[in-house]
Amino acid sequence: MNDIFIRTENVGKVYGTGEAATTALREVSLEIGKGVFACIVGPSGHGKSTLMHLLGGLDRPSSGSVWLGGTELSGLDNNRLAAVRREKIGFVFQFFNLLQNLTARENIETAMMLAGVPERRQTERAMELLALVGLADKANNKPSQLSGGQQQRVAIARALANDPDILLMDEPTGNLDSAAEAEVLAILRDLHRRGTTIVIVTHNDQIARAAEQVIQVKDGRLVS
Ligand SMILES: Nc1ncnc2c1ncn2[C@@H]1O[C@H](COP(=O)(O)OP(=O)(O)OP(=O)(O)O)[C@@H](O)[C@H]1O
Repeated sequence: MNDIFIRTENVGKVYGTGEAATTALREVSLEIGKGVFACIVGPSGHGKSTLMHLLGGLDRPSSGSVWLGGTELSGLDNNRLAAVRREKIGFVFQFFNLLQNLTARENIETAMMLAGVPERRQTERAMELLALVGLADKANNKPSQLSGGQQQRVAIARALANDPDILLMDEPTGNLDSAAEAEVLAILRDLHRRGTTIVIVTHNDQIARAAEQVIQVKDGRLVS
């Protein structure tokens, strides 16, 4: 058994109050080991993204606790929570969210600047990350000069800019065709081999089959 890296205990999330309240998660307790490739699956609207947001400290639970590498996130104020996100977590979303006026390399360097990577290291490290996702030759292309799959690979390289302990992804192939999906899956397998902890929300069967741990969410609860 791997060391536990992520742990939730009886996590619940309610959005809104009174008649408008929506319960998105109920009593979710789970553990994800260090270096594990895990995926979160389940029907649309049943709480997958909510769970990912709580694991990554993008939002706070209404009840229960989330631990990341021994730190209980709910015990942190907003500044410290932001520091955990900046230093320990890489995020990838469905719609890439690259800065359109910057090149692939500059997008990654910008993330490094925010993460406090020394300026003299940024370009070299950005090029290493672009090489890791197979795009060293596209470093000077802007997002509009890249395919969807290539843009998502840049987004993955950017998510690695802070050398994160964990990579959290929400439907990273949701906007890609099957060839681009395969490119992204190949990179995930490679990152997993290198020991990165990966948690990915996906509707994609191929990715779910590649994962070691499948977390199934239905009606806001874990299905065992
Ligand atoms: N910010 C919010 N405010 C109010 N309700 C929300 C908010 N975010 C999510 N919800 C509700 O919480 C429930 C779970 O949503 P969530 O996005 O976690 O589902 P999901 O399983 O990721 O869905 P999908 O597969 O469609 O992305 C849904 O009923 C949704 O409408």
